[in-house]
Amino acid sequence: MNLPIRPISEAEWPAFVAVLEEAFASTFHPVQVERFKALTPFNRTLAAFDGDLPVGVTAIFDFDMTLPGGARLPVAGVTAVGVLPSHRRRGILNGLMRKQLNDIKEHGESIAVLYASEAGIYGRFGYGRAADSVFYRIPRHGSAFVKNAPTDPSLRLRTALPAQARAEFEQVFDAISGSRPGIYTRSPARWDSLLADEEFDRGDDGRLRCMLAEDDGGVRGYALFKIKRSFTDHDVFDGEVRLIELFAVDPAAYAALWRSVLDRDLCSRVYAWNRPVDDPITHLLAEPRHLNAGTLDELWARVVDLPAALVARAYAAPAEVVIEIAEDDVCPWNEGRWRLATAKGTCERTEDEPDLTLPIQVLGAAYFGGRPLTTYADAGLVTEHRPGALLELSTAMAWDPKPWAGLVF
Ligand SMILES: CC(=O)SCCNC(=O)CCNC(=O)[C@H](O)C(C)(C)COP(=O)(O)OP(=O)(O)OC[C@H]1O[C@@H](n2cnc3c(N)ncnc32)[C@H](O)[C@@H]1OP(=O)(O)O
Repeated sequence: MNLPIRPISEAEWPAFVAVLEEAFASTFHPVQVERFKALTPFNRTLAAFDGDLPVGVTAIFDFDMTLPGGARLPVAGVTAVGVLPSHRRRGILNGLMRKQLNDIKEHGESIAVLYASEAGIYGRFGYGRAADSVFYRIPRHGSAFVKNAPTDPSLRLRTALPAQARAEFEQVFDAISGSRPGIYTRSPARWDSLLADEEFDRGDDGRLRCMLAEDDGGVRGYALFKIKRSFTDHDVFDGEVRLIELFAVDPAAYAALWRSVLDRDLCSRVYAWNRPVDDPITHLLAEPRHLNAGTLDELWARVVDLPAALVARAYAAPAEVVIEIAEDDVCPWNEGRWRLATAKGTCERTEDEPDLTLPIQVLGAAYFGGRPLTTYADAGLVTEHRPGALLELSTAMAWDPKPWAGLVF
């Protein structure tokens, strides 16, 4: 692939979007295109050009992401990757990803993250599967809670129009966003896009709805959802609550909000997509088999600047290990041996013998604390040279709660 790659100008935005529409077989409403534009810094786009025409594209959203320990790190949120079907499998993605990762390093971000359309694409560029998400389809008849589920008589539920409850959503989100690795800061344009509710945003699921949980002191949580109306063959109401997000600052508000969607009249089930793997609802249901759960990969992470990334996060236990990255042909500056000393908060290049050799993808997968390194060793993907070093680093990197970004970008 020897097509030139560069950021697009504002005038090239329609051609950039045209590549995405073709690659994703989608049609965006002009208002949706404008919203996407408001989210996208042009200087962080890239396009491969065939003549004057972009034929492969990508972009970066800047935001801060919560790390294990609660610090927030500026990361590169890679998005909008697409290559025209006429130009696929000629190395255009390969060229875009390599240039983009170089740019990210120059920009000073030590981690790149993305949601993948297909799990097989990004490993070759050094990304690892850092978080999973769970989806549930909970039937109303199987939704009873355990007897000691928390309740609070001071809690009230309130129905509101989502657009009018935005300040309360933001208040709850700000309160919880530091508590889980992977959650990222939301710009005003990101909230606009989440709460967008024009006719063309709705699809088959109806308009956006919400429920707030509050007491005299103010809001304690919210559920954002749609309701897909449907009927059985015998004309009995058979609606489905389609949960978009549910956040609460305490367990009683969390339980009350779940009850409010599970008990929704004229609905037979709740479909909850993209929930964290350690979602407390799994403990509240008296019969958790009725979760009807499935798992998908969620956040993918790429360590772009190894020492900067490893000193930015907290560790669950002390570790001092020499990590060897034998090969990183996309970000070769990561190759070599690195002494991580968590108690000192340092990660420095060393010539010492390695304690562990691991692929850069595995470091990315373990970075947010959701994947034990020991399981990669069991799979034969991590090599331990000093007995004990694997468990030492695996224990240090593991984290509770498990990582989850929560909102596709
Ligand atoms: C973060 C996001 O935005 S995720 C969205 C990704 N985009 C899409 O899914 C839209 C539809 N698909 C596309 O636009 C394109 O097919 C892309 C972007 C996935 C691939 O672009 P291409 O230019 O064809 O990829 P390219 O030719 O550079 O291939 C590079 C390597 O990836 C592999 N590859 C490409 N697409 C895929 C895929 N879908 N699954 C698995 N491997 C893939 C190629 O085989 C090649 O492997 P190799 O290095 O071992 O030879």
